[in-house]
Amino acid sequence: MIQLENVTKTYPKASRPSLDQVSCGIEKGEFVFFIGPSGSGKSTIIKLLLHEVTPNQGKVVVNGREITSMRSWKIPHFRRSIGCVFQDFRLLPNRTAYENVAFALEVIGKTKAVARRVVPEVLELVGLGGKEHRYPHELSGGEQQRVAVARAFVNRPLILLADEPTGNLDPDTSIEIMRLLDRINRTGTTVVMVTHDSNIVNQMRRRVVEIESGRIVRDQARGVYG
Ligand SMILES: Nc1ncnc2c1ncn2[C@@H]1O[C@H](COP(=O)(O)OP(=O)(O)OP(=O)(O)O)[C@@H](O)[C@H]1O
Repeated sequence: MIQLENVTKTYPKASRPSLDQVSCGIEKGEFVFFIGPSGSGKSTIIKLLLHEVTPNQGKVVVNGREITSMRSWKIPHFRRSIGCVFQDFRLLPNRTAYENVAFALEVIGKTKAVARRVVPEVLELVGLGGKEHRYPHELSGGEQQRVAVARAFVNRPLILLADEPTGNLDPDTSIEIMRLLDRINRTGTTVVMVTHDSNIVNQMRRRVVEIESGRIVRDQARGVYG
């Protein structure tokens, strides 16, 4: 599903690579945590998988496609197969929960009739039934992240990327968000999550890939934070 082969990424003006000859394969349906100190290169991996940055060397394969050489006009279509969740939720502030989720369908050309059927279903799934018409500022942080998860999942992506999705949430709310990601993973969606949250990693016992200074230093099935 995802393959990094000898990937090196050095940002312009940087004195050393942010990722240094990284190789890692992720199978369909896996749940993988990327952990490591601040600045070790975790978010750069997410950016590579989204084709937001390109590597200086190596290959990045996502959904069976080598994306490093992908033409720029193909990138928006490629990204539709990937759902994303971030620490800061990134909701549209002047749109309701319903509209935020429906927007993800609109941009891929789905009709309003489809949205009327699918959006309430997915909001129910994330536990927000009855709060469809609230604006982000009328929702708690955990609820806003649920909207973001619903938006990421509404197109049933093959891959869900989550960059510190619990970074702004308290421990109990974080566990609720993890339950959701776990449910999504159990539908067959591959989940790749960057986190600093040791409790979550230790509770979930999924594959753990640890990065230090741009290199993989540990890759452990049913791992712990360490
Ligand atoms: N656009 C950029 N230009 C130059 N250097 C960058 C850029 N983005 C990231 N870096 C550098 O690359 C390294 C890895 O950054 P990255 O954001 O991948 O780390 P991270 O492990 O996600 O960190 P954190 O846990 O703090 O979010 C850091 O040294 C950072 O300063």
